[in-house]
Amino acid sequence: MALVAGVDSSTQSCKVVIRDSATGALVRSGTARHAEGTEIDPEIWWRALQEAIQAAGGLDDVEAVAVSGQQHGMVCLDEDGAVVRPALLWNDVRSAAAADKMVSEAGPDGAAYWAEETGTVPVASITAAKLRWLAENEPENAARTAAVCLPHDWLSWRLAGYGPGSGRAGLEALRTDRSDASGTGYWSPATGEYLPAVLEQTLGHVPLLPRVLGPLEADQRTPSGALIAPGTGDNAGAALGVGAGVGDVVVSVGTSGTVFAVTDDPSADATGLVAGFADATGHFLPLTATLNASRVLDATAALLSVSLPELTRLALTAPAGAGGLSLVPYFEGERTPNLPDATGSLHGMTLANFTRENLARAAVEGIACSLADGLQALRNLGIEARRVILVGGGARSEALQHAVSAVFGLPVTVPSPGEYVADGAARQAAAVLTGAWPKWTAASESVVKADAAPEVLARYRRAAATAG
Ligand SMILES: Nc1ncnc2c1ncn2[C@@H]1O[C@H](COP(=O)(O)OP(=O)(O)O)[C@@H](O)[C@H]1O
Ligand SMILES: O=C(CO)[C@@H](O)[C@H](O)COP(=O)(O)O
Repeated sequence: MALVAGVDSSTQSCKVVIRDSATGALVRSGTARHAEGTEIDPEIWWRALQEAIQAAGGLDDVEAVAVSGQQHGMVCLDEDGAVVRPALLWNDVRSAAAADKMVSEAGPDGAAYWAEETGTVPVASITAAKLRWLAENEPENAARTAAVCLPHDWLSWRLAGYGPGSGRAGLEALRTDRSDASGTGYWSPATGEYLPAVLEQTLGHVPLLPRVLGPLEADQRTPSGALIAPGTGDNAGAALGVGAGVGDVVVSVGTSGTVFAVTDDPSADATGLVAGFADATGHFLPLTATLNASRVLDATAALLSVSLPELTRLALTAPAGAGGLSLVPYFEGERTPNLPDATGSLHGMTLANFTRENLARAAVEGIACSLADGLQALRNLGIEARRVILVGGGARSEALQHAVSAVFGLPVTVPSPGEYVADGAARQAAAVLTGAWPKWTAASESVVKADAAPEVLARYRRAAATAG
């Protein structure tokens, strides 16, 4: 039995799954937490990966490994391969003004320019905006930056034995894949080429960049001999994990709330709502992402002094619409819509409806409504959802499952609880090993069909329109 490993190095934690490359059967797994924050020393990811690998029984009997990671993180390396400064993560908004300048510098049609050139209109999350921030605020660090890569690139590079203490700077050994490169703002999904002019405009010079591997390409191994697959951005990993195809829309509720589809052609949304990413198989992954998803559940559960399952139970005892309460969940500012300085707000409070149950329900419905706006943005590009698949840690909540179905007005397919990003990475590792995408047995799933509640979304949109 040939074993493969899949890694999900996400915002909150690192998950490792070891699977049978032929059948996909789960053999072992392990997890480890990451530190909080939107600016992280990558060594924290490396230590968590080592801990999760150890918890999963190690990689010595594994023949291939792939790493999926949180997208966009800015990892700057000096000429010796050392990290120049802590990585700025996808959800760090200090680069919002830099992103705005990049758009305005492109002229009156700046948004359309960036959408056509890179697939995405820059916002704070995009790596290029973080590089611009670095050049403007930490010029010495920008000057020391000899190479730039992403979280999954850097972890794959470390797995190959490069980095601190290895005695090998190894910058030329950095590798990435199309899906994660497409989130940088300096690589074009349409042409498959890096855009040096963007790096000159942002970082101020063109650093060494990871070679973009093809979907089944691998040219490095771990010290124990396991092939290292290209890896993916985490959403492309989730698409692999659930076997998403054209016509499927995946909704992921983790730290980020994402709504994405698999398409045959690249997208270029000048409104900036949809990021025109690439997927991990050679196709494309138009995607909307919010800053406020599962952590809204965490915050509400903490406020009510209940566990997450208890929060779900409270929310399920309230009626759809939470008695008229609407929570606009812009707790950390918001990316989609691009309101980095916005804050959250609660609307429609009365003495009658201000209950624990309605507040729990309003939190769940607020997340679902923000995701419904993401689905609408995809629809505005002509992308229809024949099937909606709900994943991420938040998908464990039956209340959220029902709210997504009610607010979307669609049935929602919910795979059995699992780590679908790591599963997708494992599937890529198996594909690299055999040269073909394996047909693994799909996880069991349920389909949730709630009564449509368009009035909940309409009321939410009226409330969200007042957010500044
Ligand atoms: N039973 C549950 N009900 C609701 N949410 C849950 C439950 N279990 C975990 N979560 C949510 O899952 C989130 C972590 O999901 P995950 O997809 O691992 O995040 P990320 O990929 O961003 O690291 C937590 O913030 C938590 O709110
Ligand atoms: O920025 C995006 C997608 O553009 C996020 O989806 C990040 O990739 C973080 O993912 P999670 O940690 O929330 O899974």
